[in-house]
Amino acid sequence: MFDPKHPPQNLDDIRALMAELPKADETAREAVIAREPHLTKPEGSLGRLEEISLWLAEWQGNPRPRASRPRVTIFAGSHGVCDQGVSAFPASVNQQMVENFINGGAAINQICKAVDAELRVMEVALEIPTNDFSREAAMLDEDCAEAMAFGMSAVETGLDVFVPGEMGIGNTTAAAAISHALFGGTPEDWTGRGTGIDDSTLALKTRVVGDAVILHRNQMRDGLDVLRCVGGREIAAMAGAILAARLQRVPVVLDGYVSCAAAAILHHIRHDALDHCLVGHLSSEPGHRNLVEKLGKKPLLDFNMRLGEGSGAALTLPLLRAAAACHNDMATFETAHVSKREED
Ligand SMILES: O=C(O)c1ccc[n+]([C@@H]2O[C@H](COP(=O)([O-])O)[C@@H](O)[C@H]2O)c1
Ligand SMILES: Cc1cc2nc[nH]c2cc1C
Repeated sequence: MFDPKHPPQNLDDIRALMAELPKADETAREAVIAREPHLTKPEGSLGRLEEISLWLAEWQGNPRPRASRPRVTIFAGSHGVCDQGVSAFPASVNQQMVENFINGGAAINQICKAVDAELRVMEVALEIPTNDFSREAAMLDEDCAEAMAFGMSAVETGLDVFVPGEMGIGNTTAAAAISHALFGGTPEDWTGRGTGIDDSTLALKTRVVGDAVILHRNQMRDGLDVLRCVGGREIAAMAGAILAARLQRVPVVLDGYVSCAAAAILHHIRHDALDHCLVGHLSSEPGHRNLVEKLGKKPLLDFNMRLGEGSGAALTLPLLRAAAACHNDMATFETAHVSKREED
């Protein structure tokens, strides 16, 4: 059993937690399926809104789905692999953007205000970059577990929805290395321009991703080894938060490439580990399309965004609210005296 007072100390503790994941609540699921045909609309006419209300209800364990208390948490971390020159921006932007989040000046601040979501920022040892994974493992086992445990503390029972967001210059290199290590293919399949690198930097970044996966291949036996070797602390924190959400029955909306790479770690260990997650949007970082396909997910929005910060996922929160409101509050054919369809 997960006890927030006794956080995991090492990656084997996380492996043990993953052996006992709660399943969707059958009673809530059946109640939603039973109510849906009575609502004053042709069956199926609300399309994916119907999937969303069912998904919220079955993970919340409540026949009346809710999305009124969503939380977005941005995890910020620093990456040693930036020493290889893989990003268009300097690593100093991490701390500057954290201040911007706190002062309310970033895109995610405006989106959270617009969609009425709580926003939190958590620095994951931001002042200490991880090791450069082109040379050695990014983290030690206990460091990686500590970052995951920190991420787990971001989620508590009773939240309606959780959105893990991130800020970490260099983290699309980590996301590409994680994806390549987990799903194979070529480094080119997974490496993109991130914040906007030029052609020669893209060639270098692709080489860094390919070489890192070769360097660590004998150490990477499961997803958590991949996270430790080529991940980063904010990615570990997101993976921890996604796991904690599952253990506490909080539905999760995933964001772009980096958020989905964190989720992919869990998926690789158990294919059902992301059943409580939706993918909010399709990032324009090209590897994201491959990744969501491997996760068996269909993003809700395709808005050509590649910001991170949880921004694409946060934009979907009004859709979740609309789905819950329709399911909970629509009149039924019986109460509204609307005629049902003719019998076939
Ligand atoms: O989420 C995405 O799909 C995404 C795609 C490209 C860039 N980002 C953001 O940009 C930063 C990483 O880009 P880079 O080029 O420094 O690896 C990091 O702070 C991410 O939040 C995020
Ligand atoms: C300015 C800036 C803002 C970001 N937000 C998420 N990643 C980012 C990367 C940069 C460079």
